[in-house]
Amino acid sequence: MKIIKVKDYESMSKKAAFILASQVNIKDDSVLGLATGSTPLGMYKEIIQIYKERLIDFSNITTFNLDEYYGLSGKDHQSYRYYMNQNLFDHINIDKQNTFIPNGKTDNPELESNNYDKLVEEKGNIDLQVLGIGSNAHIGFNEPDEKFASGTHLVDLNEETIKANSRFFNSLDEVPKKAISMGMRNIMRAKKIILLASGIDKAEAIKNTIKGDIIPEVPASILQLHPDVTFIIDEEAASKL
Ligand SMILES: O=P(O)(O)OC[C@H]1O[C@](O)(CO)[C@@H](O)[C@@H]1O
Repeated sequence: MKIIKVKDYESMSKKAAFILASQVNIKDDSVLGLATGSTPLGMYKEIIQIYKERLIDFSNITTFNLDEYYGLSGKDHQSYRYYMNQNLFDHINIDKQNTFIPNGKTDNPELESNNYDKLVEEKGNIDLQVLGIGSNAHIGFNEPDEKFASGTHLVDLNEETIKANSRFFNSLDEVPKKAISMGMRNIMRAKKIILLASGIDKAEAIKNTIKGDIIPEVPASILQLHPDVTFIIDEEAASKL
């Protein structure tokens, strides 16, 4: 486990963008695992900037996102498909056919999940996985539970997550209560993982993830078992280490 402590959100975003850009440069047909939420927004802005300076080419890149709200279509402004298009894909030369996000509108979440897992495998698994972390230490939407979920699956979001994510919606009632999320198998099979965390709200989760036991009640703690994981965390997120 490698820990890169940086000053603030901006330095975290720059560092993460640099690692992602290097991955794309080194292997131009990389498979990237991408995250949503507020944490990676700065990184995506930096990536777009690097792209504009013509330093990276996404034409052969494939991406898989971690999760999508169940019940939202990609056209919904709160969906993660919409988020990815707005914040990254519409600004770079990626072929959208090669960008994958679970279909939140499926009427068969199990089939959708199985197909998603198969597709990740068909593409040779993820080269670089980018993760954020919830204040309850969830990664993707893998909530604290009695066991680690393996494959992509339909998740009941817990109250803390629904409350935290309500800041993106008009009201608490509008926040979807379920999501389709990659499980730990795809995440742990990624060749390299970077986890980004910024702010005091993440300090406890970071401490438990890095220093605590490997338990499903702290989903991100499973990363202790990964051979190539780098935490890029700012001073506040690192304050309890
Ligand atoms: O980055 P945020 O907005 O704090 O969210 C934390 C995590 O929760 C999610 O929004 C749910 O998957 C992730 O995308 C993110 O990593």
